[in-house]
Amino acid sequence: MWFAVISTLVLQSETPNKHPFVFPQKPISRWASKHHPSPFSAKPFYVILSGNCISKQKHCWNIKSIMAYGGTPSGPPAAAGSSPAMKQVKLEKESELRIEVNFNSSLRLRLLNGTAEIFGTEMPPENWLIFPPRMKFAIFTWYGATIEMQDNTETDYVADETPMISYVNVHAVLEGRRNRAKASPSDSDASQGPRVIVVGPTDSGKSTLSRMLLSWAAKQGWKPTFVDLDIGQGSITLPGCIAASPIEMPIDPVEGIPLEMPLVYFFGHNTPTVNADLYRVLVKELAQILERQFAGNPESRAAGMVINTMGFIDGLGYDLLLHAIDTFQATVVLVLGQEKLCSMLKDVLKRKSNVDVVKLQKSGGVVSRNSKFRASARSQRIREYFYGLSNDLSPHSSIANFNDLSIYKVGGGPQAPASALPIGAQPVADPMRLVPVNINRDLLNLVLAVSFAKEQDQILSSNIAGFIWITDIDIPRKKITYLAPSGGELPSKFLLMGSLTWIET
Ligand SMILES: Nc1ncnc2c1ncn2[C@@H]1O[C@H](COP(=O)(O)OP(=O)(O)OP(=O)(O)O)[C@@H](O)[C@H]1O
Repeated sequence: MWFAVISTLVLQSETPNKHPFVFPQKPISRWASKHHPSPFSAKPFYVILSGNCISKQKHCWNIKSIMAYGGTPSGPPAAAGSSPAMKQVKLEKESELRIEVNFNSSLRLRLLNGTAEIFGTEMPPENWLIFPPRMKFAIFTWYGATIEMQDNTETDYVADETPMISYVNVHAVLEGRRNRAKASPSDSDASQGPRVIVVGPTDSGKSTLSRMLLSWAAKQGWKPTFVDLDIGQGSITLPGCIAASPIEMPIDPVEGIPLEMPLVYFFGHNTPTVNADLYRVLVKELAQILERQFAGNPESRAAGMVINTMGFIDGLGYDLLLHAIDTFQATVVLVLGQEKLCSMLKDVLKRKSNVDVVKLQKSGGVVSRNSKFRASARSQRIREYFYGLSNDLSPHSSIANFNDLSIYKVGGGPQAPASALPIGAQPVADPMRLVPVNINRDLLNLVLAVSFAKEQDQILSSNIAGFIWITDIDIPRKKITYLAPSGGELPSKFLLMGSLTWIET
């Protein structure tokens, strides 16, 4: 079903994915093979999952992902060298254990007794879970639990004041709306489930709340669509992109959003200020494709969507928020931890009777991440794309002639020569102009998006198939060397360039 849903998404976009260029290759390879297979050999996610699940319950984790960092389902992972001491932490009901994993080593823990969840996804009982270095998360329990864990975290503490009850109440309201939508005639407006947009400043817990709402909905059998408009970090794929993906299973806290073929548009920068017009155009394009997808799929229409946004909320950031609310026709705006933003949105949206603006408390557990941390998280995300979360993928290095590739960037250059403009008018850069890029050494280390476009005039409105990373430019021989997730010909010769770079460390 996953496969079917995602295929519909892709097929309804302008340029369908028919080429064996795996995007993103990560989940397919991790679960199916150590190498990058063609999409035709990829199994639908749920088939693989049910084969490895500890039970067939919707909420359980994929055992392979549990073992991604070397754990075993039945006992503590074998220690390499000296192993840190273990400790047990007892959690009272409605409390949470907040953890920041050590910067240099992973953390192993398990649920010894009781029940607990990580950002909306239930923990499997007794299985050892392995969390990568630097991960920040919380284990919350509604009824009480005991956690056994290594005593080597950067920080861990128990908090009994959390906003989880208000969050789960929001989920209950959304659940009611989904049920009403499902019961309504499929050609009526009432058949559209909630369209939730989560807004707030940086580090207010937007991504985390989005995950919880999605995981709780998936646990109850819905397949909501996750839309990520945050180009800063990239929850679905690389930073610099906006993307959407249906969510059928509660989200694995370590592996992240389960993906086969998300719908992804490349903006190319981690801040919208570089080209706000392009950002708006891509948001609109994504919304239109989803609209078509909902029209043909009553199930995902009733489940609705959860939209995560950027933490940029002033000036241009605020305009872009309003644009996203409008473009996706959001019906619920959840404002995290900002009184001012909430009252501004309430004021401006009061004329729309079908939009609820709800202020929610920011969790005290949300960790602030400075720009250095964010930059290194972006870099880590790119590494994961090519090599996998635990180095389990095998990207391919390929060489192409300069002539085989057409690289473009969007924006820049004069719109028209001054002589063609009215007297006194200044030539301005056209933000939507497609500019061919000359291949030279400046392209070294850039991450380029591979467009699905077949013709040049489709590039601006096309979603992307994946990414390549430029590792060498040989000017005398006119050859370009790049790393791609899979071997073979690229799905299109049209490549998009932004300011996304990566240096392998
Ligand atoms: N209750 C919690 N306990 C521990 N860590 C948490 C908790 N809630 C969120 N975090 C962590 O805090 C960090 C910031 O949270 P999150 O990414 O949800 O914020 P955001 O508002 O989406 O950030 P951005 O500024 O990127 O938009 C993340 O690493 C997340 O895992």
